[in-house]
Amino acid sequence: MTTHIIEVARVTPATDSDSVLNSLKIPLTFFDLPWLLFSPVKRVFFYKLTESTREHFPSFILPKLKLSLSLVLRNYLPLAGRITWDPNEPKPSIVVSPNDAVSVTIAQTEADFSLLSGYGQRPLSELYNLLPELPVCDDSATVLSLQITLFPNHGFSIGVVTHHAVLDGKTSSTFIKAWAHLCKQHLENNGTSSLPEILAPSYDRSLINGVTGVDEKMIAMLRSLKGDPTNSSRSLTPFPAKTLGDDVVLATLVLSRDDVEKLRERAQRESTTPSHLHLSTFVVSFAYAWTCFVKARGGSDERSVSLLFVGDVRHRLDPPLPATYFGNCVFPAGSYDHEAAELSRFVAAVEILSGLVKGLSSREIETVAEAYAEAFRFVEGSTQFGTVAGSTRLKVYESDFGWGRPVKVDIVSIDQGEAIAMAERREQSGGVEIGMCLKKTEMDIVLSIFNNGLQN
Ligand SMILES: CC(C)(COP(=O)(O)OP(=O)(O)OC[C@H]1O[C@@H](n2cnc3c(N)ncnc32)[C@H](O)[C@@H]1OP(=O)(O)O)[C@@H](O)C(=O)NCCC(=O)NCCSC(=O)CC(=O)O
Repeated sequence: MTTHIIEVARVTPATDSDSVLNSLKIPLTFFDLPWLLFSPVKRVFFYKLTESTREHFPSFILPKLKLSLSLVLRNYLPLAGRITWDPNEPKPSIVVSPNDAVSVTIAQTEADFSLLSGYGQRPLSELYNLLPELPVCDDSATVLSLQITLFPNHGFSIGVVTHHAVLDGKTSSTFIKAWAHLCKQHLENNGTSSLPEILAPSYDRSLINGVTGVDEKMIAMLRSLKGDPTNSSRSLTPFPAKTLGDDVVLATLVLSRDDVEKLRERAQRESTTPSHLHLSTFVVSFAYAWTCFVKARGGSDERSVSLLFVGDVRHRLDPPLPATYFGNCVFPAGSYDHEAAELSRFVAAVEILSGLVKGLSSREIETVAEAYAEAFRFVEGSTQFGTVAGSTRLKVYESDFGWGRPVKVDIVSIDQGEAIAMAERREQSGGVEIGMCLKKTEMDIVLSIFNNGLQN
């Protein structure tokens, strides 16, 4: 279905009358660096709003969205900038110069709003029409691009594309909620442009900057992944993106609170060490979804399968970082090279994930480079390497710009790996939404195994 681009706007951060300069330079930390060459995170937020007509949208909705974006960028200034790597600096930085702006593509589409914002199988290519490019070249990488797309008389979507070396899931979701908060305030004529503490980012990097020697290891690891024998490249061009066929679909699978409870009971019944298990919603849901996926792929029982997730370690560090710390603060936790036969067993996956979550709090911050290096070592040899994008903690459905909560939020960039997207369930606390992106034939098999398995 055709999507027309109407305008590509540049939204600059609002300036206070007493500060004219909007410039900034923030070096990336060793938590940011592992993501430097990875393809961006792409999310689409869908808002249902029958008043979003061809007239009302440009005259009322869009100006409110742009104004509040400009206001929120004052607090989230790095998002208006780009990553660069000065030849005289040991590592890249986020640089913001006066007049830098966030690019906002405004588009209109006749695509089917209910289909695209639903839970069923949706063509990946149609979701891509709702997402802008994130320009990147050897010496400069844009941090954030947005696209606001009108579905006349149905609603609109906001496509958010972020550079993962600047924002992790917590920072990205807090930014959207902060933008939404200011937009809602303006709609309600509360004209305020100040953010509540939980939505205002903290840029204090003193704790992280005090750890030495890890940056160099991260940079060497990235260069070796890029096959740079001289260990000297400063290129910011990402690893090549996977090209996918027209037969790839994205679907959202749902576990209700009852389903999660049943999975918890099943894990307790089947485990020989039930009292040691960390049976959170995250653990049982990821274990269940991943084992369905491994079963659906079939093949040899001995083929190598791995899984990996990242934990937000803001509150796990000693001393902890503020929950609003801006940047990446995630630590990888993975278990690699298992036989497919083992990782098709729900209880085995639960036991592995449970151990990984429990171990996160005792991981030493200085070992983060080795943890990433170990994960990357197993990517090649694994026939399936399961990762998680998003989280059951980000509360993405709270992003209300004043016209109600989103009817749906999808992470589209899971198409680039065998990632599973996770979010809290929109309709009910305690459940979970799981996004998967696969060829239609394989998706049909996964859905059948997933749904049948819940009947037992
Ligand atoms: C490591 C984890 C995945 C493990 O999750 P778990 O749920 O198993 O473990 P946990 O210790 O956090 O929580 C266990 C139980 O404590 C309670 N609990 C703990 N923290 C809570 C919180 N903040 N809000 C509500 N409940 C909470 C819950 O009852 C939960 O069980 P119950 O859940 O059953 O009620 C998580 O702690 C975590 O760090 N999540 C964030 C990961 C993240 O940021 N990912 C984004 C990656 S970046 C990315 O992907 C890009 C992007 O998103 O843009």
